[in-house]
Amino acid sequence: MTLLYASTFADSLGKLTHQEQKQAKLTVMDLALDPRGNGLQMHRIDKAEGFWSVRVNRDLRIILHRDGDDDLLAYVDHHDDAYAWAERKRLIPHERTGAMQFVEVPVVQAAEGDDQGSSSYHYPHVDYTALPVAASRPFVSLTDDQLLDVGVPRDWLDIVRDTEEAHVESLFDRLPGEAAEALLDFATGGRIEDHTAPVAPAGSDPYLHPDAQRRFRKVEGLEELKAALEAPFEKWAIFLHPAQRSSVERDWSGPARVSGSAGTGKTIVALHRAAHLAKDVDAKVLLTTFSPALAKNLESKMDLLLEAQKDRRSRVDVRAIDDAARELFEKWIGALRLADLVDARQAIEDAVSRGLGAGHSTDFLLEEWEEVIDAWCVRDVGEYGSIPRIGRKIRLGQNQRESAWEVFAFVRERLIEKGLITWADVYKELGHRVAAGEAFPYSHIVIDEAQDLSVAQAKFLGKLSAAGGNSLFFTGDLGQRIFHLPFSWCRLGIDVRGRSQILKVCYRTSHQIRSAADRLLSGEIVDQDGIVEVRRGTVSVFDGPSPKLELFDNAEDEIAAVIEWVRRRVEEGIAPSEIGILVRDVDQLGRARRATAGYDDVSAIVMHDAKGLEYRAVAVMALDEDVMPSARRLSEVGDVADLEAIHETERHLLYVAATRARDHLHVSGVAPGSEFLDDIGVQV
Ligand SMILES: Nc1ncnc2c1ncn2[C@@H]1O[C@H](COP(=O)(O)OP(=O)(O)OP(=O)(O)O)[C@@H](O)[C@H]1O
Repeated sequence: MTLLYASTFADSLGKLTHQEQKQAKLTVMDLALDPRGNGLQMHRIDKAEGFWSVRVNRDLRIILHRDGDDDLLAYVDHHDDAYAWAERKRLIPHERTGAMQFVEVPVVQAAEGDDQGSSSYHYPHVDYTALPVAASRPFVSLTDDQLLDVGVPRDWLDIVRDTEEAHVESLFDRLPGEAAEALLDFATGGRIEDHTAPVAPAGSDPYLHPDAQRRFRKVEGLEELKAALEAPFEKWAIFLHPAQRSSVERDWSGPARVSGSAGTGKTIVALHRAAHLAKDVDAKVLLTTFSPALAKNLESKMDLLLEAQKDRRSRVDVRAIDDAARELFEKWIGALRLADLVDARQAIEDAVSRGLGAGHSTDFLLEEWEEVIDAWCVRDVGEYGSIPRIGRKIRLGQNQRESAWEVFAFVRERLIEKGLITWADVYKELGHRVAAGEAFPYSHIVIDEAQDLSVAQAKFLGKLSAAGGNSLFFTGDLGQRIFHLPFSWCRLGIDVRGRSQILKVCYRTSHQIRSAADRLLSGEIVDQDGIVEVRRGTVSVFDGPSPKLELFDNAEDEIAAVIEWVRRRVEEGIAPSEIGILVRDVDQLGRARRATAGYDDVSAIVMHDAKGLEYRAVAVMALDEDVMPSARRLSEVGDVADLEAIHETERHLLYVAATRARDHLHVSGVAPGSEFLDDIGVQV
């Protein structure tokens, strides 16, 4: 007997009260222990082939689909709703792709007086012959073959073609995910051919088709079943999109990178990849990212994902990359005394006061130190001339370089005198140790938010990439790079060319918010190694209200409006903890805090701290003219630095902020507002 678990079961379980969930889970466990259900009350449902109802209590029923040795947990609900759900479904492999699907029996609105309409919804009935132009039916031109290729069930071919633009959303809810995503992309300008589903070989198990695996999962053992039942809201832990699964399970021939717009599940892929690698009992996996806060987030998700597999969990360490480096340094080399930017600034100011570095401002020298000299561990002026100054495009002449170098040489000596070492030096030392054959504790490293790796971190990882195979796996989005200037990974030994994949289904953010935010970035971003990340063709799996932009005469009026917006969201039933107010800088935090409408649980945070977070409703406020791009950042750049790079990272930052929102996005500032407001696709 094989027990299978459907995403529809997870969804319906998540909608029950806590008490009802407890009862339903007990019944599921009874069923798993007694698959024939001898001790349970089970009935075949007459009007639904293959479906059975299993009694949980007087009112609740689990819907099970039984086919030979396969028992599928399909749905759970109150008696009548559970039966109605089953009566509208058929479970069959798709005739072309071979993927197992729940096919909803289409219901056309009954004529008046006709008594067929027992279901709780009606597919809108439209007299299509009366419609003036084909354009009002976005799919009218698609052939049977085109629709079947993307997984549309045969029963739905005509309905899809006949659907009017105004009704496409209700259509998507009723089709299998792969078909809905293909049609949504097509309706918004994409190509249907890009979504052709793989065809399963004849005779193969329809549950093992990649598209079936996003909705059905064979449960291997009671522990796994318990874990799935414990987290019905965490569907990501069980059901992966085929594109996610293929990058997770693939045997890569070298460093690989998965990218995709915000909310496409890159972090979920990183988690599953680490868990996948840890299946090998000899593996030791480091799952890492650039900040401790993000690492904490990864750690709690990893605990949840491998809750039922303690052994596997013990083979995954989750740490911020600097914390992992510190551990290694202390183990291999000794106590770590770090220099920070304040030490560097003091040394630079000291050097300048001694007359070194003529012709350069302190701000320029500090940035040059941080982004070029220290980042690349430049040791002499000759090497300085050979370092790519991407993002700092103005060329320095030989004399300028030599005069700047006087300062950097001074800084290095000063740090050595004080017994301090920079992070870049830490990674360099670790790299030397690895090259010299020191036993590295990890067989695999999985890096999330890889777009924000520093040069030194990437260089160190480059040394590890010599191990080849599956040793390095990256997830990230170039459009969200907010901390560092761009650089070539290849040059540092990380060559992901030919091993990069792009995720195109956004799970976090509504279609309306994602498409508005996407307008901040270009449709294609090319990295320094020529790898193109295409954002076009990304689809969100749900719709929501359009985001709103408001500009005010003064900050007080804006605060009042955001307070009102927060109140309305709470009235609509959104918990205050699911609302975030995001601002560019600490300088605007006071405005954000006042706008929380007195709810302690509404988060008021700066955009940089929002990375990795998500809320149902987000207000991005205080987007005044001099706030974004940050006037302070612009004024601090040295006179020869390139402003373009700053504009780019500021744009990325606004993109990160806007894409933390799931359902509601409100964007505001004091008029005339940030120049980026012209680009974000939000209606005033
Ligand atoms: N296969 C899936 N099924 C259900 N939900 C998913 C799936 N994959 C991701 N999600 C959900 O989508 C949301 C975004 O996922 P995740 O944080 O991994 O995206 P991301 O691409 O890393 O985003 P960002 O670039 O903004 O960091 C999360 O709520 C996650 O649980």
